[in-house]
Amino acid sequence: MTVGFVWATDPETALTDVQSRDEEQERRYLAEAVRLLTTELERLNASIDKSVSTVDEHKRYMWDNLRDMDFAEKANFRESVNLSVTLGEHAMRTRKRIERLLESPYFARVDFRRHAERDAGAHYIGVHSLSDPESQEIVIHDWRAPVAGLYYDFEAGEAHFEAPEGTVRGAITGKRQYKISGGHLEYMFDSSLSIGDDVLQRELSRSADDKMRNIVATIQREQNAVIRNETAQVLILQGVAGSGKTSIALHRVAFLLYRFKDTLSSDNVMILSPNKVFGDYIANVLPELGEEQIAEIDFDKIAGRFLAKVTGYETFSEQVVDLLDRVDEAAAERMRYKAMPEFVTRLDEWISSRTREGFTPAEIEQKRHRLSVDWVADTFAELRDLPIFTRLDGVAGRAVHLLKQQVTDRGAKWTAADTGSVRKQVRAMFADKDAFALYKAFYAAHPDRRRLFKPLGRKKIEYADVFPLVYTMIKTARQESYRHIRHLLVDEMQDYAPIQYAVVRELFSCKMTILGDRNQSVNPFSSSSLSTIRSIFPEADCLELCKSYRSTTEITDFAQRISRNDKLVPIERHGRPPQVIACANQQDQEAQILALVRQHSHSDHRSLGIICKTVAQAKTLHHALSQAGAELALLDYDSTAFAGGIVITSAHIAKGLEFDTVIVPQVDEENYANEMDKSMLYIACTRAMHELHLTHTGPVSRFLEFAKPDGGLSAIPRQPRG
Ligand SMILES: Nc1ncnc2c1ncn2[C@@H]1O[C@H](COP(=O)(O)OP(=O)(O)OP(=O)(O)O)[C@@H](O)[C@H]1O
Repeated sequence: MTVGFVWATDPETALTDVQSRDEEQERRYLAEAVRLLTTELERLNASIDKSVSTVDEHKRYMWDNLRDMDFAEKANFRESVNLSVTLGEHAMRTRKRIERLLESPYFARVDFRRHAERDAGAHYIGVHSLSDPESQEIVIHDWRAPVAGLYYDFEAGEAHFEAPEGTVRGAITGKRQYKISGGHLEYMFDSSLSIGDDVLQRELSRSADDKMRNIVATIQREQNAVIRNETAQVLILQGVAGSGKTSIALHRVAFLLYRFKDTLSSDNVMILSPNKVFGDYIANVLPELGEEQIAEIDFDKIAGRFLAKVTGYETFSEQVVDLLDRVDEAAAERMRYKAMPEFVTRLDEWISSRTREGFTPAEIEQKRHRLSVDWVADTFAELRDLPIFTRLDGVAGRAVHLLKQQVTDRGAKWTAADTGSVRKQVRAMFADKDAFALYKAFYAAHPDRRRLFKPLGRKKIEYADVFPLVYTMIKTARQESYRHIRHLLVDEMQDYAPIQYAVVRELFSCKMTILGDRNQSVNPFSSSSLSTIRSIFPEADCLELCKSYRSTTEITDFAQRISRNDKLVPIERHGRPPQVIACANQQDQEAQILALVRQHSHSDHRSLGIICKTVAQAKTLHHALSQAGAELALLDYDSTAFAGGIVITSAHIAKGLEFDTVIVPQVDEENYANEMDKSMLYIACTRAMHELHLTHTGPVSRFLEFAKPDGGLSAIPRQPRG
């Protein structure tokens, strides 16, 4: 609970003497912090100017004297230019941090009295740290510093934190939160309990941005436990929609980069993200926290790396589009089969047995020189630790070496064609010519499996076969892995089948943070439950976030009635109840949507998402609304950036994003009829922060029965048009 007064912005309220003194002290502290920051900024500016002029002078000198300089002199000069550039870059990075601190030097303070000490010390907490260069005292603590953990983890009273020298115990005597903008103190609160609801409420009621923002000032205790978990090799985070999973995962990266700065850099961290739009949306969080952006990868990219030269393949989004269009029972069976955890075991067993039994040694002969069957068998046995195709190449390599020697000893020539021929002979000793053939044989060899492999035309495989084939390639030939990656974030874990995790495990032998929400799966046939993912990572720590922060209580309640999760706890923040608007026909529906768009343009809200079930529906509606004069951006599978303002897209693409207002068109019975449609509807509705509107022409979807006038929600008035 917040003690509750806004000192800095409420001139009407008379302050007590203590409050006035306190406020005066706070203003002085802020003024001193700003003075130190300004001095530091000036010093950095001077240092950057100096680096630039040093580089210029060196370059000019080198240019003028190039002819007279010897090699060593040139190398010396280049080295000193590089050094000046590095120093300059470092100063520029630091300058960015200082500029950020000048805007808002800190957001909180925690007063902590160590046991055996009489007085409490005030610790100010900001996005970065700042020390007084003269006294060496810490003026602002980085939010990731051990002492800052007190602010997130404890209420007033007994508390402790882990310092390098061991556990420090004591008592928190006060906690205060600040809002400082442009170096000016806007308001401050004293909060005796966890992080004050008032500040959180203010943060949550703000308008959505076109970029995800940092939440350092209001991280909640259960979220902090995820961020500061240092020990988990694999951390699985299951969280309801809007619980902050993605935000928390990014703050966790920032924390780990700070905590392990000597051994971990942003180059060692990667995010496996669902799509490029999402990547663009989250791109600002780490730079806002003073860290470099991390590299991104998605499963389509991994598939491309392996399959580009092997076969065409269906992408994940193509599969989703196809499934939304129609569900073919045979295709569903193929997907289900390949999404079972046991499928990985069966494929593994197949690869091992084929490796054991598929090789028949034979004599190698080239230019009338021979290597015996026994030599081949022995060499093959010797190389048993290698994956099969690398092993065959190993046998061929040794054979080429020996035969070439014999041939050239006799004065004859050994050509590239000879090498090719030997390789071909060795490859022919194995039952399958490559990984693709070996994978296809997995089905062909068993009558009851045959129907489970069905290519999409001559040179294209189904999405369900993409990662089984990639896995087969990894297990049968040595591959480059992402060895430099030391921490991998996996978002939307529910959308990946066990075979994809098997691929991830092979490619990334590093720590992982895996996050997702079972209710937001976009493929009912091959999504993974938490227990499946746990069985793949038995060593994982599993944490759960149940509080939903994004949407008003009304919107969360509404979404809960579409897809219930009993563990979900909505945040207490109120707004307009969602409305389901019945329209006479398609034309009327478009007119209603246009009216809502107009209403939005005149409101305080910034972003509006019109979220259709499919991209095709989004395109058609985009065309109709644009013709009617609305200005909106279409986000489809080719989009790479998230534009703010008014956006029209599909539920699949909108995953992970959020909007002030959401309109979900065509919530008819016909359009939202099966389990997959239900997921899409749930995803679409949970993107809304402040307002949610749904429109339909025919009978309303069965998933919205509750919203009918007699279904529990009160009758919903139609929007006035215009
Ligand atoms: N502690 C917090 N303080 C302020 N805002 C928060 C906090 N936790 C979450 N939020 C806000 O809640 C919203 C949802 O966060 P985020 O997108 O990270 O959740 P998510 O669990 O990944 O959502 P989803 O799975 O539905 O896409 C964001 O606007 C985020 O800023």
